[in-house]
Amino acid sequence: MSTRLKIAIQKSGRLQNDSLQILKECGISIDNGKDQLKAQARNFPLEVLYLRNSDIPQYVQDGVADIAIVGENVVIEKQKEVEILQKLGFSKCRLKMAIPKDEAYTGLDYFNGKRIATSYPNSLQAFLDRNNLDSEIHVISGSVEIAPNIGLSDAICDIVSSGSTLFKNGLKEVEEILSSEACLVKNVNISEDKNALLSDLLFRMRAVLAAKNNKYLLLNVPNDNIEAINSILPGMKSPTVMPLMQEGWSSIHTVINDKDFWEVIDQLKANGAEGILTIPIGKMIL
Ligand SMILES: Nc1ncnc2c1ncn2[C@@H]1O[C@H](COP(=O)(O)OP(=O)(O)OP(=O)(O)O)[C@@H](O)[C@H]1O
Ligand SMILES: O=P(O)(O)OC[C@H]1O[C@H](OP(=O)(O)OP(=O)(O)O)[C@H](O)[C@@H]1O
Ligand SMILES: [Mg+2]
Repeated sequence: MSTRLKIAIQKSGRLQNDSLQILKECGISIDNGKDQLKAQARNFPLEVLYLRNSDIPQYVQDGVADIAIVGENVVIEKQKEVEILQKLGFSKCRLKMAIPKDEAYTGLDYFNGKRIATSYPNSLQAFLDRNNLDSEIHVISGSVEIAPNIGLSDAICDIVSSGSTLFKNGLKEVEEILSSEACLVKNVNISEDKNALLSDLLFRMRAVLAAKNNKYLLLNVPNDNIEAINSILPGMKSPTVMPLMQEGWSSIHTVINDKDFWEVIDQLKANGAEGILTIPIGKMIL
């Protein structure tokens, strides 16, 4: 039988949709029958295993799956031997320490002798050790934010994204332990055949991710200002310059990183740029 790469993705939860979406954007279609725990890709030698996010690092370490899409926070927490290949830009969150909002926070010493509820005992213990703190860890598997309200703990250590769960439970964040996003991980000993398939998949993923962070930019400029505008634009290489019907004007086409766009827009306008458009990019190969 020809080699297939086995990828684990979350069975259900916050990572699942975006994980399937990025595979789709890589041109891979998966038969996703309801309640199926294993599926084949139709047009890539890939087998998809649907697993619990928190079990994935173990399965990748053991080689049950060759690669996986998993929360970075879980990779750090589980302390398994897996290699992070690529951050994927979704499911961004932070692991935070939080305390009741009316308590005066006195700095890290605050946690000495306190009871802290968490689903991330290893990450919390590492944070306490780093800061020479001695606290009592209470491990609970969910609804951590309720712990101080029911007298189970004095503080919590949990995932925060918008902060609304903390707010609703009368808590405030006081320290950050780590930040996380979904990432692609691999088993450290996969075969050469599988590594070749993985390189192909990674190439596609990076093209998809680069495209998400960039836009195709078009603008009209007076010919006298082409040089000045070229020096402002942080494009891929040299931009394309094409004459307009209107005498003395050209159209410049280039690619710009989303985060740079608003920083250069005033300079572009000050140099006479008009008709500025940005267009989403499907795939981008650098
Ligand atoms: N509120 C949030 N906003 C953004 N990302 C989050 C949030 N909560 C969790 N995440 C990220 O998404 C991942 C999956 O979270 P989710 O709650 O779906 O699964 P889980 O609790 O780890 O459970 P399971 O092991 O059952 O799959 C987390 O590991 C974290 O990386
Ligand atoms: O800052 P926010 O945007 O409010 O998000 C934070 C909440 O999201 C996660 O829980 P989730 O909803 O995944 O529930 P779970 O505990 O059942 O996994 C996390 O454990 C927090 O409770
Ligand atoms: Mg959750």
